[in-house]
Amino acid sequence: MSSTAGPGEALDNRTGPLLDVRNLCVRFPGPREGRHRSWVHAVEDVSFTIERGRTLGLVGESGSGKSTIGNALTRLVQPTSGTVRLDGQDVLAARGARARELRRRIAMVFQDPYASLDPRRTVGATVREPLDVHRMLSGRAGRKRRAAELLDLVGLVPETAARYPHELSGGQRQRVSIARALAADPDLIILDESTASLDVSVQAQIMNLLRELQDELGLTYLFVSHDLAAVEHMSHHVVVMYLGRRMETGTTDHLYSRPAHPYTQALMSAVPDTDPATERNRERILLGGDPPSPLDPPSGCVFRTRCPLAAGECAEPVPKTAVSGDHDVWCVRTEESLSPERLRRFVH
Ligand SMILES: Nc1ncnc2c1ncn2[C@@H]1O[C@H](COP(=O)(O)OP(=O)(O)OP(=O)(O)O)[C@@H](O)[C@H]1O
Repeated sequence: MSSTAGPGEALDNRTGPLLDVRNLCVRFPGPREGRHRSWVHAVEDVSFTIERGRTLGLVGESGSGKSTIGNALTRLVQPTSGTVRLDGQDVLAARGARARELRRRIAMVFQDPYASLDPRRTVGATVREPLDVHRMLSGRAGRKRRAAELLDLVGLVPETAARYPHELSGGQRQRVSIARALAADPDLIILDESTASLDVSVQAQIMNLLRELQDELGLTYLFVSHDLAAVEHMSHHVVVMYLGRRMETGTTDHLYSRPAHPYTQALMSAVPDTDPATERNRERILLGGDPPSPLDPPSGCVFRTRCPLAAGECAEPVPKTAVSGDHDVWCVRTEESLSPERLRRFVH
């Protein structure tokens, strides 16, 4: 990638990652005390890339900044600093027609399809809406045909076009949201807790549909979820977030088989084991207390106030350490394993 590109300038980036996020910071104005304004540090210095046709999972507890990242990519919130490039084009600096085109190329599917679908619009009108907004396909007949194709693509029968959201099940509604997201022919889809509100079996069906669509259409996903098992199922790479920061990143296989950050280890120890025999003997790492306030995050490692391995050095800035290949961890204590004595203090 050329470093001389100006804002909004197109680059020939077909060989680079589809999405390149660098040093993203999002701060929201917090309460004012006298003349002093405090800031919510929602996302701090987050960088990642997503290759075409791949899925990056963004995982962490509530409040770790996952949705804010998705919202920043679609410009629903204004980042404080950092860059976002899609195919080499500067998403945050784009204006006018270029901004509209970039908006078309990044779609979003939210958690609650009932809340995100207009109850007064038929499914057909909902799915056709992005075609109108982005002035795609001229003529009513062409748009209707495209809407029918999209419904078929997500496994809904053509008659669904005439129905209203309240007439559909949760899974069907989420299929409609996916059809609408696909309508403008995007390259990147941000899936923000898109399966979280569904029953487990429906969740699995929607995840399988998303994977089939990815294979068929070459889609790229940012899969935002607090659910480690769902992230493992969906993602090629994973970023583990805590209080707006990256704790650990890596390929899904590597990160799940060798989690290096005590926070990732704690998250993983809380995932129920599907085998009842091993489930009984499992040791859980319970984290004490709540995450600190994003208005006043701790210095150094922001996880240190809850970390079983914390030591004095953790109050200093934390460098990135390579675990291996593209598996990185932000922890100076990562060489320390959770010894049985240490673990005992955090296990119930
Ligand atoms: N508009 C806003 N104004 C002020 N603070 C905000 C705003 N949006 C988010 N925040 C704060 O930013 C932090 C990150 O929130 P975010 O919603 O991105 O986290 P999350 O990991 O997606 O969690 P959840 O799954 O609960 O949405 C939280 O402390 C949240 O309260």
